[in-house]
Amino acid sequence: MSNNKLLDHYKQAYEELKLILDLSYDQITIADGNGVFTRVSKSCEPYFGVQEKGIIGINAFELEKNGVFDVSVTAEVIRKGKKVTLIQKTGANKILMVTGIPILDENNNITKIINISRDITENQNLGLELKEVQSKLQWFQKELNKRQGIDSSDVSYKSPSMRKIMDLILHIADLDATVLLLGETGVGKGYISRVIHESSIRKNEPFVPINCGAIPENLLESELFGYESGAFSGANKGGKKGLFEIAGKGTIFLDEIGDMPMNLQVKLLHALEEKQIFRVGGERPIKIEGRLIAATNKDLKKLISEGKFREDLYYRLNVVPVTIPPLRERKEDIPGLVKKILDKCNKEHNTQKYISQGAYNILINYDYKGNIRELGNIIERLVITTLGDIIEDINVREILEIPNEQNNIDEIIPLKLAVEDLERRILISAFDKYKTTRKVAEVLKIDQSTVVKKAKKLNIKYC
Ligand SMILES: Nc1ncnc2c1ncn2[C@@H]1O[C@H](COP(=O)(O)OP(=O)(O)OP(=O)(O)O)[C@@H](O)[C@H]1O
Repeated sequence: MSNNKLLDHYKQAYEELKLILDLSYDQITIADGNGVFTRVSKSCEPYFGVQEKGIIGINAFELEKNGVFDVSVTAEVIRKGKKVTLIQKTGANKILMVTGIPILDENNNITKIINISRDITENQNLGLELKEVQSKLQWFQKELNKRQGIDSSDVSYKSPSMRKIMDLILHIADLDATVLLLGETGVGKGYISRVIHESSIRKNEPFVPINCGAIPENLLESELFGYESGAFSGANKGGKKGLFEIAGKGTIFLDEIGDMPMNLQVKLLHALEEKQIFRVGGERPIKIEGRLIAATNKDLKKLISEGKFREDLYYRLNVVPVTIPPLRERKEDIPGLVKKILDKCNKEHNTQKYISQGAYNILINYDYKGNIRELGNIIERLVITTLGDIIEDINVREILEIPNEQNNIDEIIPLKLAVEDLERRILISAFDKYKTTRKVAEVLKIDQSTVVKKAKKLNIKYC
């Protein structure tokens, strides 16, 4: 090829390369080994906010200093001596993903740096939007959990005893101390354990309850501590996490701790003392990071004296003992509970029942052996079985099997009159049902002639 032809060929190649450079959507720059720009594609101008002549001949370090971009890939390539990819923010508020490639001579010195950038402003903004949506979602999720969960403001109480308990609970919520909840069945030990969790810094971690009395002894250990693969026949391949592991940094609630078998009590004590557990069949210790709350309606001291509960475990659990009194000792709490439970039942059953004053008085004065659980069941039954929208005292009496007020003695009268009144009512009701004097005498276990005489004396008509 003649020299002229060769020149034409290079000219043409140069023109073509320049064209490619200028037509490219990506921003392409070329710098020499010192970081001085020798060539830039047309698309650089709007992205860097500087004209071509403001870049060509200028050093990348200087442009970095002047804020044309926050970090120069050319400068980074020179600093690191190798290919670099980074995210760059330009003075024109664009976000670019830039790759700088060093071209080396035979002595490994950088002779040129070719940078290719791609505008990712849109992606970055979408990413930011996504992050914002995700954080909103997290917030909504937390709110939802809060509403589904129970926090301290949900507990309605008026009694001084519950006020003291709530003060204590809120005080110790953030401590790691083990809490032992004591009290009769249905007083709300499980409920309060949740309140403690929800009021603590662990509230976004799992709350893991387990009823130690409801799980067969041989399963309880693997439920609590998990097991390794092949620990026993029927075990899952790959093993299984126990509840302590599942609770992680959250709260594990051991309900009915008084029913825990003795051999497991030993293992639990060791676990709590060492702050670590071993899966069944495992040798690797697993750290316990969660908070423990235990509860029982049994008298643990009695169980200890009967040899059914370990004294050392009792003292280990009894760090913060909280005894929740039965409802009969805090009747002031009943109105608030009635209202709260009624609202909840109305919501669940899509009803709008309300309680008449008479019915309300009976509910407030009733002696709930099963405590809040019984109160809850009664209100739910009333909401379901009452036909109209008003729950009357008769509805409550029926469910509580309280005799009608007419049978109650509310005035003191001469005994003779009272006996006559009662005889009259019994006879009228017996005649209503059995019609004949013979049958009435039979059910009342008196002579037929006595029935006739009494009916006459008491002026009772019968056919
Ligand atoms: N303060 C409260 N407000 C509304 N409902 C409550 C409250 N406390 C307890 N309950 C409800 O009463 C029922 C019994 O409560 P919980 O299971 O916590 O009692 P417990 O003392 O743990 O009973 P047990 O000893 O039998 O396990 C549950 O349905 C619970 O939701």
